[in-house]
Amino acid sequence: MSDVFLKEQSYGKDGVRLVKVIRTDNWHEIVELTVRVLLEGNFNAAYTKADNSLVVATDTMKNTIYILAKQSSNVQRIEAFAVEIGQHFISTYSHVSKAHIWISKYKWTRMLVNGKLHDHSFLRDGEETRNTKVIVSRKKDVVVEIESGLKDLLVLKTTGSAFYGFLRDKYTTLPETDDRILSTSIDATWNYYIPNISLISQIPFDDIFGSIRQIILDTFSTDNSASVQATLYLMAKLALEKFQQISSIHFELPNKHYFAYDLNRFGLKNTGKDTDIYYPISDPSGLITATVARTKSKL
Ligand SMILES: O=c1[nH]c(=O)c2[nH]c(=O)[nH]c2[nH]1
Repeated sequence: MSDVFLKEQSYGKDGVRLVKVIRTDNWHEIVELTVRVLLEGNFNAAYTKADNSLVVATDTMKNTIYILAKQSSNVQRIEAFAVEIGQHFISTYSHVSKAHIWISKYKWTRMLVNGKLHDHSFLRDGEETRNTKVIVSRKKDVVVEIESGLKDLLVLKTTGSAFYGFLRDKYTTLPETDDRILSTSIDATWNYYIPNISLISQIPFDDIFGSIRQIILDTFSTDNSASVQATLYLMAKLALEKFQQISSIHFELPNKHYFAYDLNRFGLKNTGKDTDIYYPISDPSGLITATVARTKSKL
């Protein structure tokens, strides 16, 4: 008797790239997304008995995403669009118990031409993406979990960052500094508190995204940073205090090092207040992470 069993499974389509152009006369909007869908449910037989009879082809899932994009007025609000996709799979196939939907949205910023916003031309100003991960589950009722965030928001400031007072031992060589370049590529995700699925249409996902992004930028630039850790916590605290709709926020912040180049060897001063020539180090970087939540979490 074999003691091997299928512990868990999910499958779906990854990397579904989709563009929607929304036209109001000559004024066009563009939305570019990448979507991933994974389904969980009664698919065990496909793995253990080579029985495909309940398998929804991943090609069908891909077609479904394009069809829903055509019909939906929510493609720009990626959280709402992901919920629509998840609900479709749950309601169409009774053997699907859970749909996981990830959506990334790319930056297409409207061009400014002759001082005016152009009606149909856009530019990619940065690799930052806006992302969501939605899980729609069939329980007693349908339950929706939503996590949203941003990724690869690259920022740098040339002062207003220190790092001193850290533990020193025989392995420590890093000098203390009261003024350094601080740079990081911001990766933030937050969880929405959704007591009832009917409330989803009332959550202002776009405004919350925009405001949290602005809190992150404001805090990064204005905080007199004692460390990446302290600045991270401040960003998270301000976001949670402003939006009761979110129950926790997670950050991953690489500390992208910029070291003063040693020009003393050439008789040039490049230390302390005279530092102006740096060399950026691509690897290794520090990596500072944290999840900040409420003590009275409703989740
Ligand atoms: O903000 C920082 N946090 C650290 O934990 C750390 N460690 C280090 O070498 N430099 C820094 N900077």
